Amino acid sequence: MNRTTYLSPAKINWFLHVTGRRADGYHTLETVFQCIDWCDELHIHADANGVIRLSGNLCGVADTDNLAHRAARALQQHAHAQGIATDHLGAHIHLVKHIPTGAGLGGGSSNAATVLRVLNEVWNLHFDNPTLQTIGLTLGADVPFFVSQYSAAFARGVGETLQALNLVSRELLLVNPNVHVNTRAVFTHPSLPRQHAPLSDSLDALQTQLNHLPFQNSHSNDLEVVTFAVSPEVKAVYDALKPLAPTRMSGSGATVMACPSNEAEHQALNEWTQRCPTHWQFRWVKNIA
Ligand SMILES: C[C@](O)(CO)[C@H](O)COP(=O)(O)OP(=O)(O)OC[C@H]1O[C@@H](n2ccc(N)nc2=O)[C@H](O)[C@@H]1O
Ligand SMILES: Nc1ncnc2c1ncn2[C@@H]1O[C@H](COP(=O)(O)OP(=O)(O)OP(=O)(O)O)[C@@H](O)[C@H]1O
Repeated sequence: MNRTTYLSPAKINWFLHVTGRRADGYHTLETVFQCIDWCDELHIHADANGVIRLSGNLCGVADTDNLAHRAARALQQHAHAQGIATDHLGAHIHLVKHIPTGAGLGGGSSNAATVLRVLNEVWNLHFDNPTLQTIGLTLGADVPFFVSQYSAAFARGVGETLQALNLVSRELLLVNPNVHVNTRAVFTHPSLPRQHAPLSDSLDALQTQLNHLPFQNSHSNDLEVVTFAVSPEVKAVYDALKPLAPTRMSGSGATVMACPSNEAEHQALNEWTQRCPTHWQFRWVKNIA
């Protein structure tokens, strides 16, 4: 069988401001998404039998609940709604997971986006990128960013209004205390601050600021306060890294990132990894420029 391998990258959020809450309960955000060089592998083979099959590491959910399977079905359904015959649109998707799940790194959303893009091509559907992003948004707020294939983007709305950014490549130390953070529980927590004023800087100014210093004092991750309260282990990681280098949580956690701005900070973080608790995982990554 001919299966082609596709890489499905993780993301981080350089910052994440919660600017409001919509009537449907979803929150409006201002965030900068950034792809990093830590990827899952998806082996995808098109079948002409109309059946979606999923194998590999299914992340503890039923195969039909997996975001890769749901993405394939969403694409079939969209094609059907457009009057396209879908009886023959099948695929075998084999998932090799490397990105930790529930880690604020968007692995599931990235897998969904990869499936949408690849099956759109191998099924010869020719839907344009905005259409795929709209389908992706029904699967998760992070999916449109991954569909866009921007390496970095300023996002508004719930994450679907995207403007590409060109950010320089840097090394980041990601540390995960091996706890799973439930994104929904963080967003629905009564203590979540929900009124961050929208940024007034132009896109160019934002890009310049982030290229100078990616963790600006004037930016924050508004989800930190809640995640730290419900997962003290994530706060413990933050407290361990913060004295060594600029530090921030990604997404709703559990991953905490440290981004050294000079050689001394880099060395301090490297030394820290030698004494990192054994039940925490760390990994040096680079953001994709
Ligand atoms: C935290 C981020 O990862 C930042 O990149 C995203 O905003 C979350 O994106 P995601 O994991 O794709 O989240 P979804 O699967 O869409 O949503 C999970 C749950 O989080 C809440 N949610 C999510 C995104 C958002 N902008 N507002 C919300 O209130 C909703 O309760 C939703 O039921
Ligand atoms: N293909 C998939 N990969 C990872 N998780 C998946 C997948 N399909 C479904 N899931 C479920 O989705 C949940 C969240 O997955 P994911 O790893 O994308 O979260 P996350 O990194 O915290 O995302 P975000 O930063 O977008 O909140 C997992 O607990 C898992 O059960």
